[in-house]
This record gives sequence, C-alpha cells and structure tokens, in this order.
Amino acid sequence: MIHARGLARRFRVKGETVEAVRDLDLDVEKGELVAFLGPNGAGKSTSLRMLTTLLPPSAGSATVAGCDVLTDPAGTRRRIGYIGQGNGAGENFRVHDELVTQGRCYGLPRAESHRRAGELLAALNLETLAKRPAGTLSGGQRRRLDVALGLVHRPELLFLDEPSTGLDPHSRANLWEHILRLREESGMTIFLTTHYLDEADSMAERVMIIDHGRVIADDSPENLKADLAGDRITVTTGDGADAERAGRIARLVPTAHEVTAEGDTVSLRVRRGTAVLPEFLRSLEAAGVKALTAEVGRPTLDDVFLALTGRSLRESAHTPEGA
Ligand SMILES: Nc1ncnc2c1ncn2[C@@H]1O[C@H](COP(=O)(O)OP(=O)(O)OP(=O)(O)O)[C@@H](O)[C@H]1O
Repeated sequence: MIHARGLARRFRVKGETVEAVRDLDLDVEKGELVAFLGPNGAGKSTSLRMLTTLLPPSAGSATVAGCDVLTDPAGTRRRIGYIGQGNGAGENFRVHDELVTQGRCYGLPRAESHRRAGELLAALNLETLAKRPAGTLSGGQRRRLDVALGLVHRPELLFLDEPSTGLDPHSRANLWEHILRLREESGMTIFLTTHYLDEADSMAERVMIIDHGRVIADDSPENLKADLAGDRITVTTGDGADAERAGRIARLVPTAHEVTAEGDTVSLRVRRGTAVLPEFLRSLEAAGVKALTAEVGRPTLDDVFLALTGRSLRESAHTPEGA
C-alpha cells in the first residue's frame, strides 16, 4: 500500500540546511495500522506530507495506494485520505454542508454527496451537530468532523497527522473508538503520526520510531519492548551490602543490562522478566542475600526510545541538527 525508497527532504532555513527526513525506506501492507512515533521535529509530518503529495521530496521515490506520488499525484490523492494537524472545515460553514461540498470536490454527484454526508454524520456520531457551523464544535467534535471529511471518498488508505493532539482523554478515546470501528468495517490501511506513547502502544500493530529524520526502529510494540528495552526486575534487600552483592549476581544474569544497586534496592533489565525472576531469586538465596520484595515492571515505548537514543521521548524536545 505504501512503498518508499530513499525518501528525503531538506529545507534551507536562514542559509542552513535542515535534513528533515533522510533516506526513508517504508513498506506498509494493505490493512496495516502503523504509527510513526518520534519527538518534535523528528520528521513525522514532513514524511507524511511527502507521501500525501503535499510536499515534493528532495530525493527518493514513493508509491502510495498503487500510484507514484511524483508522476501521478492526482491518482494518489483520489485513493487516500489525509487528515492534517489543522482543522479541515471552514469556521462558518455548517457541518453537513462541508461534508457535501467535500463530496462534490471529489466528483460525487449531488444526491450521492448528500447520502454520503448522512452516512458519515451517523458513523462519527455527528448527526445532532449537522446544522451547526464547524467553528462552534468542541475540539473532539471538530476532530471527528475532520475524520469524516477525510473519508468522504472512501479512501483505501488514511493518513492521520497527530489525530488526537490537544484532546482530553475522553475525546481521545471516543475518537479512537470511531477510527477503529471504521477501519474494521472498511479494511482501510491507516498510517498515523503521534506523540502519545500509550496511543501508539495500544492502537498500532506496528510502530516506526523516527528521530532526526531517520527511522531507528520498526516492529510491533511488543517486539520493540521485548527486544530493545526488556522488563525491569526490582528487588529490595535488607541493606546496602546485600544490594551490592545482589548487583554483582545480577550482572551475571544472561541478557541483563542497566544493572543498578542503590540503597537497599537492586534493579536490572532483562528479556522475559517473569521467567528470569525465580532463577535470580534462587541465586540470591544461594549467595545468602535475603530478598524482601520483588517485582517485574513491563517496559513502555519510552523505555525503547531511551534505549535507542539515550533520551526520553516524554521530555525530548527538538534538538538542532547534529546535536
Ligand atoms: N517548511 C519548512 N521549512 C523549514 N523547515 C521545516 C519546514 N517543515 C519542517 N521543517 C523542519 O523539518 C524538521 C522536521 O519537521 P516535522 O514537522 O516533519 O517534524 P515532526 O516530527 O512532525 O514534529 P512535530 O511532532 O512537532 O509535528 C524540523 O526541524 C522542522 O523545523
């Protein structure tokens, strides 16, 4: 559904070159739900804008929904939906009318445009708001209208640029409920960007992590967490001396990394923590170290980002090129 090779985009800003996206190779199959995750300025929106024909690449090629984005931008646009970061509807236009106009723009006959508008109002729970000007909707309602506008022409592939940014948790959950249901009904492929780690983790079957314009990881959230971060085992002992000894034993555990012994607590990361913990506790006991509490913490995608870059995605703001 999406095949990109060596896609790159440079910008000249005040005499300096910003490498917004570098050498992006991408293959997304029909029906996949892929999340592009990365800090501010990583290159997510720029990648999406190139794949949706809104921005010409500086280098590379891409086929999207069977069309070459460079030689057949019109064909690409007909087959995809794109919901950008800004609101798609005009402030003063009524919700229903905006949907009908969008249908007409895509070449739907008048009657079909009205029928499709009605269908989408129902599907996105906007029926009671049909006569309201778009500018009077709440953030969550507005975002649902954006999604409806992006779906008017029944695209096989939907691009969503930070669909839930700025929404409260309830509106986010509600929006996702609608997106996932529509996807189930239509088998649509979805490619989205997000800052929200929990969103990427729970919604996407595949997560691509991008940093400084480069994809640095691409796998299911489960595999990324297991392979790159691992579970954190934390054991409290009777005192600092025991924790030190436990730390030395922890370093011998296969796959152990990030081993720390602080105060009376020892902590380590391992693959499959629940399988490793009993054996680790037996080793401690054999060495005369008494474990008082033990727990296995599951990793997050932030732990994955930290393992890959040494930075936390939560705090990671855009850093200048080469930093
Ligand atoms: N039109 C432009 N002119 C100059 N620089 C740009 C332009 N668009 C993007 N950039 C730069 O390219 C880099 C990537 O930006 P992009 O918007 O793709 O990042 P992003 O990962 O989507 O960030 P965010 O999460 O903040 O939306 C940034 O350094 C940004 O400042």
